[in-house]
Amino acid sequence: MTDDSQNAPPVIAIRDLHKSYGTLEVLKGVSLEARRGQVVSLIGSSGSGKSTLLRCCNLLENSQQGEIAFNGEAVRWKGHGLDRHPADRAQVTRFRTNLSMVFQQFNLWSHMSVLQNVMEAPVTVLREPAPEVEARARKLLDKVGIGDKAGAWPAQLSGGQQQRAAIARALCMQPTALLFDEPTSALDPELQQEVVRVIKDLAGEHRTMILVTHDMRLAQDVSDHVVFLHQGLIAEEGPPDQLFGAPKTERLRQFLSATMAA
Ligand SMILES: Nc1ncnc2c1ncn2[C@@H]1O[C@H](COP(=O)(O)OP(=O)(O)OP(=O)(O)O)[C@@H](O)[C@H]1O
Repeated sequence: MTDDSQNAPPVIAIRDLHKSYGTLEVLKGVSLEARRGQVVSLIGSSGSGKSTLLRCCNLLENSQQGEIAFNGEAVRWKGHGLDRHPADRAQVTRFRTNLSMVFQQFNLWSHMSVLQNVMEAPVTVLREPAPEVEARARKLLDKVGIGDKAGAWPAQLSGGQQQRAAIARALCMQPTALLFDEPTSALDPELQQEVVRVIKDLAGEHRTMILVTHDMRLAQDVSDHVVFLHQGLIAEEGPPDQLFGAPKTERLRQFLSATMAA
């Protein structure tokens, strides 16, 4: 982080967020911030609400209470409780294009080449000129190590290559921040490392990222701040050295010993 970024509003700021699916209360008042250049990791047991929280950041999920702001701009809501929705479609599009998401299952479009996948949203959503986007897309495919796969179909790629294509696709939107939802969980261990390397490179470039992961080593290596969620609440948070080296709560100690032993 630079000194400037300390004074700027956080890229993402969430205050006291509540989210339920029907009667199931998944987030029970969570606050979270990611400043420019910061890597924030969300860890916790299965079902603790990590993916839901991430998806609330770019408004892929609705929430019933609490505030969400991007670069100081608060979401404008209409309705209350279960009827609450963002009021302004243009604002939702702005949030989504600036907070690009990489999913566990890659989600590449199977009927498009790898290059077309990477180019699609900047051309159709941002309406940028195709030649400019193509040049950027090719550079990004080189950057993630699959420049030679531009003309291939997604089905011709390994899982690790598909996930790297999905990262190039997210980067091609030139987002303010990247949101990763368990980016290595669907991959065999030997393919996970090629994706981990790309994520580490991005962290080294001081990109703003929020990362949901079950990979504690990755969280430890790349994060500036780690948030441990337990049953929809933040049970502990802090710098990785503290969270992994000197956990304060019994909950986190138990979680880490169970995860590390697995
Ligand atoms: N669309 C949905 N409809 C109903 N319940 C949902 C939905 N999405 C998630 N849930 C429930 O919300 C809870 C939190 O899910 P979430 O995926 O956020 O947890 P998580 O911490 O990311 O878990 P994991 O590590 O297994 O991905 C779980 O009980 C899950 O079953």
